[in-house]
Amino acid sequence: MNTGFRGVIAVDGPSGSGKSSVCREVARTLGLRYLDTGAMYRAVTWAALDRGLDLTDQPAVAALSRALVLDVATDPASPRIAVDGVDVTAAIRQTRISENVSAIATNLDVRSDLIARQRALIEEKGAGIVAEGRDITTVVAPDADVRLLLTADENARIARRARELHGNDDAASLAATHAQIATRDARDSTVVDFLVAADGVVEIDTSPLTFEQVVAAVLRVVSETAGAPAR
Ligand SMILES: Nc1ncnc2c1ncn2[C@@H]1O[C@H](COP(=O)(O)OP(=O)(O)O)[C@@H](O)[C@H]1O
Ligand SMILES: Nc1ccn([C@H]2C[C@H](O)[C@@H](COP(=O)(O)OP(=O)(O)O)O2)c(=O)n1
Repeated sequence: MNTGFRGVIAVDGPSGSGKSSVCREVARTLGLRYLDTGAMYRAVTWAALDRGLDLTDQPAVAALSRALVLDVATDPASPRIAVDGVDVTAAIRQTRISENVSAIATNLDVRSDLIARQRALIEEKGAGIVAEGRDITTVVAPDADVRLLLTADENARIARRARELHGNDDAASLAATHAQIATRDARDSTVVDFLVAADGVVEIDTSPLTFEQVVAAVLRVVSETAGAPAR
């Protein structure tokens, strides 16, 4: 479906709420670009580890971030990210990155560098965009045409992530995933609030919904607030 909607859709939410998968599908459906801002924090983490930096050395990590050439491809059919010419799309999903990314995401100088880059990507001319992360509705693009917070109760989020990472949600997989997600969300939420909807942000609790139902709910909100027809 290609509706004429060419605006900005901003989506936030905690890990496992469904942001990446839902936003890609919404972008594909509406013929918009797709920006995964979490991938940018992961890419800086990859580069800092690659260079052997001490991740707690905030000035050194921020200087590295500012010096990096980040190429972010926003086609929802194949979102990619490269750091200084090296495609790290797959590498940034490794556990070692997930375990270390909060050290980068809580570095306020890295945040201001990446926020500026994200604003530039969102404002690029052409098709509109679906941008997702933790602070898109509040900091990066508070003037977005559509602003959404995807939530889900912790058990649902952990079970989804366990199925994605381990292929099942048995007790061992749930325990391993719980440790990773809860620690990361707790650390990340010290610098941005992605658990409570800011004024004017529409919250969708995805816990009882299938993936398809969440996509339909998002398209409905887009239609109601920005005039694009729901499917
Ligand atoms: N409503 C849903 N019900 C069940 N699984 C879902 C739902 N939405 C997304 N998923 C799956 O849950 C996992 C986490 O979703 P993802 O989009 O990566 O979340 P986030 O980007 O918020 O961390 C993925 O494997 C995704 O396919
Ligand atoms: N706009 C954003 C996007 C992500 N982050 C942080 C939060 C996460 O720990 C990392 C990685 O984000 P990502 O969306 O890939 O995380 P998930 O594994 O999908 O939960 O970056 C952020 O602080 N601000």
